[in-house]
Amino acid sequence: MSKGIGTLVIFGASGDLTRRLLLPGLGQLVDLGRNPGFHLIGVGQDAMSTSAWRARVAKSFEAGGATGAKARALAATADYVKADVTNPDDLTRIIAMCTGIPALYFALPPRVTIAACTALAKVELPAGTVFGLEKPFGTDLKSAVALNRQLVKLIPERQIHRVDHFLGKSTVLNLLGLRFANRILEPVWNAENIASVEVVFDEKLALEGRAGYYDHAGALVDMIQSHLLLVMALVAMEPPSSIDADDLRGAMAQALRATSVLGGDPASSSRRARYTAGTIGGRKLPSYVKEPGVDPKNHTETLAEVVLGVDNWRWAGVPFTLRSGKALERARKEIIVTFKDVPHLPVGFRGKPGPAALRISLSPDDISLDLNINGQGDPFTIDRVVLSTEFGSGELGPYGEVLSGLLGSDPTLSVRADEIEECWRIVEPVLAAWKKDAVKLEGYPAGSAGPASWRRTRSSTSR
Ligand SMILES: NC(=O)C1=CN([C@@H]2O[C@H](COP(=O)(O)OP(=O)(O)OC[C@H]3O[C@@H](n4cnc5c(N)ncnc54)[C@H](OP(=O)(O)O)[C@@H]3O)[C@@H](O)[C@H]2O)C=CC1
Ligand SMILES: O=C1O[C@H](COP(=O)(O)O)[C@@H](O)[C@H](O)[C@H]1O
Repeated sequence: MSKGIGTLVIFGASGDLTRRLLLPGLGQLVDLGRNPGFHLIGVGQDAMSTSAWRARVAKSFEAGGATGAKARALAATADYVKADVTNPDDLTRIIAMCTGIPALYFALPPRVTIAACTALAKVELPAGTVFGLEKPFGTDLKSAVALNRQLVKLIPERQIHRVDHFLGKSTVLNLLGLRFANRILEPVWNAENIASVEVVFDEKLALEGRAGYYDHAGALVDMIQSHLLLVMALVAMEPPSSIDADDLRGAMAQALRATSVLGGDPASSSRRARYTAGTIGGRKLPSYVKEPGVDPKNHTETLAEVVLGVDNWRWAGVPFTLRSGKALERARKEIIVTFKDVPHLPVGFRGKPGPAALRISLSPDDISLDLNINGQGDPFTIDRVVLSTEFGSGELGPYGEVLSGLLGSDPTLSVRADEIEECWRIVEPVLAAWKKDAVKLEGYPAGSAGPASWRRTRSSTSR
């Protein structure tokens, strides 16, 4: 942790992100003793007593396995402030409470973050102030560009951490080692040998009371515009000469710049759907439109799929399919690299189990390679064998990892301004096509595998 940072302020203290992911990650980091100690302030719109906030922090720390003395001490000294973060007077009051250099974490819906950054123009920020900004960054390309411009008027770019916790997932980080520390993959990592790439993040989780945020985002903006595009960039990028912040982010940005909707036609290269009433693991769910806080007029999708192309020598013609959805039957979170068939299978072999495929699972953290070999019984029948191993999990969870970068002034895992803008540029044609209803909003029962018409392509790739 940077020496000067004395206070971590979390805007959006009462939110789902803070409780479920951010505080558990912070607790892990603190317990590891990687920082000299700081003060924690939570900020929310509702009144909350100091003791209630401290109990919440302690509970979230425990949920993340952080039960050591350091985490307990941080929870026991945490403070809570009721404030409107879009009000400059409230922000001035919060900054005045900070000891040392503040790190301000915006765990807020994007519209509120934009308003808070506008309000911060009227607030004097101490030198060295650090910002952590959650995805989605802005609400569209125009607002993301405006927010980027606004931020650099407030603090220098290196102090701005656009957070994407998928970059802190150990499997995602392991993609770098897998691709660039093995000579066997790089020679085949191209359109000549690879038929398709899929990045899938299907969840069993549904809305979970997050209508205030999610009903304005939907699956495309919530997951594909940020997390999945960045994972795709790590799969598609050229080998960087180092994994420092400039080289790594530069290589990712270059891959994103080459990416666009396949064939330039968002109507034929995207699909969307929304869950109806159903049951997941015995849990009954109402139809999405009947969830509290949802406005059916928003036409929010809970399952989105986009097929992209990366227009460069390495990837020309290879479809990259990115898909994410909620309330699905099975949590399936993986990257699948499917290789092309062999150009010629020697005559005499029987059976054809399909081309080789590399599967990198984002949860659980493991990797497997589906290969064709001679069958056990009849040696002339081709059979499938799966070589698999688990990735070692990191010392820290994803939020511990990204917070470590933010509090330690290392921007390697923070998303650069141009990367964010590219991600919006890539999805905007799809959002525009959906707004014009050029793509039908299909339905699927919660707890199912998605719309029936989507299943053929799914089962052909699922394990
Ligand atoms: N939840 C998740 O799994 C993840 C969420 N994120 C991102 O985190 C962000 C927040 O999401 P999430 O926590 O789920 O959303 P929630 O709706 O659960 O929380 C939003 C928080 O913002 C607060 N807030 C809203 N307006 C103001 C205001 N004017 N002043 C002060 N506080 C305000 C709310 O307070 P109040 O309730 O009092 O209105 C609430 O604490 C989103 O950008 C999301 O994409 C990122 C990764 C994972
Ligand atoms: O950013 C988000 O991510 C979570 C999924 O991430 P995980 O690490 O918790 O698996 C997703 O549920 C949420 O909708 C989204 O906002």
